[in-house]
Amino acid sequence: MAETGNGEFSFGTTTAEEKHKGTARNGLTKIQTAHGKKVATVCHDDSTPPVKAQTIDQLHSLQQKKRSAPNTPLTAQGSGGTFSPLSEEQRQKQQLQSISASLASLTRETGPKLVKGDPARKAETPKVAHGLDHHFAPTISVSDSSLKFTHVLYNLSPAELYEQAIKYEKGSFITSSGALATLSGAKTGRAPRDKRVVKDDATEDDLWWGKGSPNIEMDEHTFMVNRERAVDYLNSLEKVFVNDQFLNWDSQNRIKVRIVSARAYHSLFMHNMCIRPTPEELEDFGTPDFTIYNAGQFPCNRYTHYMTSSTSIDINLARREMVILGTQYAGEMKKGLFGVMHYLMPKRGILSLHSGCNMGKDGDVALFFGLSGTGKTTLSTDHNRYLIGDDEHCWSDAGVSNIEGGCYAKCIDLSREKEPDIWNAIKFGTVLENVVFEEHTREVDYADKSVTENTRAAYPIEYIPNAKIPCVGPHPKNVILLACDAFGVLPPVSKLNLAQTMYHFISGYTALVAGTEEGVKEPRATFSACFGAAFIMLHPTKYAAMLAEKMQKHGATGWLVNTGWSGGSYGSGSRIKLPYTRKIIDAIHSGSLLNANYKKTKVFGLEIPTEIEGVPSEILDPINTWNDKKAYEGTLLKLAGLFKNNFETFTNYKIGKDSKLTEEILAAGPIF
Ligand SMILES: Nc1ncnc2c1ncn2[C@@H]1O[C@H](COP(=O)(O)OP(=O)(O)O)[C@@H](O)[C@H]1O
Ligand SMILES: C=C(OP(=O)(O)O)C(=O)O
Ligand SMILES: [Ca+2]
Ligand SMILES: [Mn+2]
Repeated sequence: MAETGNGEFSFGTTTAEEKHKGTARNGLTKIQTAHGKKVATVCHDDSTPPVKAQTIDQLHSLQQKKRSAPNTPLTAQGSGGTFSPLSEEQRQKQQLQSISASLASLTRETGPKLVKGDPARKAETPKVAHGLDHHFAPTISVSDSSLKFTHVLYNLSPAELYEQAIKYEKGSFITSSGALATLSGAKTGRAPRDKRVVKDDATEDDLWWGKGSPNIEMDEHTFMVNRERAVDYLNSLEKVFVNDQFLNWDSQNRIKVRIVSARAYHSLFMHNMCIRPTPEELEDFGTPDFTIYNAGQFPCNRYTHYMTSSTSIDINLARREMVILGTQYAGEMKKGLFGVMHYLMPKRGILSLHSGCNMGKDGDVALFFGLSGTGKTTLSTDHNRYLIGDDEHCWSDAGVSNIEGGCYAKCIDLSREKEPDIWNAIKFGTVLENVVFEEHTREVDYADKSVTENTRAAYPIEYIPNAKIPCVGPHPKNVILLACDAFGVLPPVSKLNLAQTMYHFISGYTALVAGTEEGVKEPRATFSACFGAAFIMLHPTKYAAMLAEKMQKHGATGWLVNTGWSGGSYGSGSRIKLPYTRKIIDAIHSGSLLNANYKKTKVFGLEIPTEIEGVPSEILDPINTWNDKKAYEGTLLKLAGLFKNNFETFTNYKIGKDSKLTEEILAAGPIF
């Protein structure tokens, strides 16, 4: 190449002879330029026009469009509803003030110096909450931490959270279907023994305390010690994630929640699991009704009173706050908030339910109660019905509403054939916890239990194609109680009268197979009042009375469905095939099972149908499926005994206003 006189570059000239032969002087094929045209003066790599940037930095700045300023007028805080449009700058300042208050330590009313945005993006001009800290900063002992900035990553999008996770959180990967694989750390399940609730004058009388209750007490002071520990930890970080979201699709009873966390994994999980605000709703968000401080990477101090391990999940209803120390399992946040709803909603006459919920084309709603692993998520996700939610609902005078904005499905042994809707929901945006994948293709092996058996996928509810948005529905027609009976003696389905429904609801039975150790293990019975003792705050009979009243008023039918063993206990029998359970559920939904012929079982006194379309009739009465009839009788009596023992704690309680119902419920258990 040579420089021409005018400073441009052109290919070297060739002789007429070389031109004719088509070879350059060195013998290589000559590069052909357009004949008859003036030789191009600039070399382009391709035919598209050049970029509109002079530098690489300019080019990169073109890639990302600035978000346009919100155009809805804002109501200034405390302005009594009159519209006073805020500038974008004022809005940002208000937001930072609110977050600053959330992050305030006990010695201050406002928190650390906050900056919005990613600390890695140095070019961003820091938007500091001016003057916030030195107003209230303690005069003595100003620490270094008050001199630093904490970056706030506020309601990031899934794409931004993916980048944060992949850049900064070890164990974050994109799987072949686009989901974000994460590790929850040492804890891969909830820690109910480490849950504490502040006992104060109000909660002392309101809450269920003592034997069988999930509410282990702590005092206000200890809560504040743990809160300070979490807040200090979060403030010591370079950045924190803040999610402002909603709970409850019933707009009259919506709760505003703020989640402050240290990991993109936690922020994306809650983005998926809570209701996502629109940009307009976010502008008016204001002060949250409830705040979670998730400092899960940081342990609690075992010298602190009431602490029995390095994990503590603390709820303070008066302060409307929850503190998480020593566990990164994300389910702790969603179930912690569920506990709060179990306190707040009944106060408003609304029943909170640990249940899945779906609706047929004709508007018939079904609730699916059951403990973990019994099939709430699997059976409420039904291709022929609208999904309202898989786990947490409210039943008010207006009907049912989902508390959440997403689903949390177990993925162990997940198959595309058996559960296509859940399979297809595992895509970009979905958090996949603790799964194992092939290191190169990033194909997930859902059968692999190397990390844990409790592998999970958290996805927004709209990832299920027939989700009902908004997630609300009319009063339930069917109330299905799910039990995974590993003893194999409960019938696949029974029709319950109201007293039986209440008896089984209060009992909250399931029997999963313990652990994954080698060898056949005895099934272990679990009784968890209201199918969710870990989450209820009031005495179980309070919820039971509300359920009875609502079922009676709206004429709902109760059913008991065994999604567990048939043909023997765990070890000799096998789990009832999911397609059969689905046929049973179909017959409940369609109403056809109401018109079946029934017979009554011994001991439990359950009404069982003699025929269901698509289900072998002999399995409907469990005794038929057991080879050893004596063993069946013995196992049946054993389970009946466990039910009886468990119910003794409730025999002194009255359920509802009418003592006739209480007597009927007590008589609705097994008789032997
Ligand atoms: N007959 C059955 N009915 C329901 N679930 C079954 C059945 N057989 C196997 N399963 C499996 O049991 C698990 C039920 O768990 P899940 O639906 O997540 O329960 P929950 O939401 O109540 O915790 C799923 O992994 C599902 O595939
Ligand atoms: C998230 C949970 O719900 P489930 O197992 O009922 O789906 C849980 O119990 O931790
Ligand atoms: Ca659950
Ligand atoms: Mn579930």
